[in-house]
Amino acid sequence: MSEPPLDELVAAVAVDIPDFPEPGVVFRDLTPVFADAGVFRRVVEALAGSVLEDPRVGALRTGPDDPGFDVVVGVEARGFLLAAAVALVAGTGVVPVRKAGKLPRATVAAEYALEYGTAVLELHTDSVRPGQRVLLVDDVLATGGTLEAAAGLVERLGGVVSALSVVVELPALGGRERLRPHTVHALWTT
Ligand SMILES: O=P(O)(O)OC[C@H]1O[C@H](OP(=O)(O)OP(=O)(O)O)[C@H](O)[C@@H]1O
Ligand SMILES: Nc1ncnc2[nH]cnc12
Repeated sequence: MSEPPLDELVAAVAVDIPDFPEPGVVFRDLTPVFADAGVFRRVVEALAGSVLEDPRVGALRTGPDDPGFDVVVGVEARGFLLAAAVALVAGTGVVPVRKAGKLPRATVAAEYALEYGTAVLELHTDSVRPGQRVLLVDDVLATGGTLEAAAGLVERLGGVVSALSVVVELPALGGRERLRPHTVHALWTT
């Protein structure tokens, strides 16, 4: 029997929490998706694989065994759960973008706003080399403030953003438009 489409699987396992972390926000809780071995495996493989269909990434590939990115960058905290697994599947290393004050060496930093607040993200200055191709991974794309800030940090270091991969996109919040010209790959749009 064939397996159900991945977006249906994720939608069935994810949980919506109204008014978290503040009134008016419907929080898409993906922790049950990560906890389910079969769904998590398919999610990780899809995050790594979806970019292979992307013509912009295709133009960056040097051959059939090249995924079109040299490193996966994940955003603290939920992005870490996915980025390390995607990097393992793709055969690359993984680099963390962290919230302020967590990285011990020299960093570049960016303040940003997300659906529910503001924060500062940091990236070690030597963690992305000029010309290095980066796949950015996170769980949720809402306003796009987080991924816009993370992509900006990568580019300040001379990195090339190959694409952005997320599990869930909330299109009403306009993140995809905000992130242009970068390409966003979302496994589930709701
Ligand atoms: O598109 P945006 O409006 O920027 O929102 C998306 C971001 O919000 C969440 O992170 P959060 O800052 O809540 O951190 P966490 O992963 O530590 O829970 C989520 O994991 C994304 O990184
Ligand atoms: N609605 C939402 N659910 C989960 N994570 C989010 N990050 C920003 N908005 C979110």
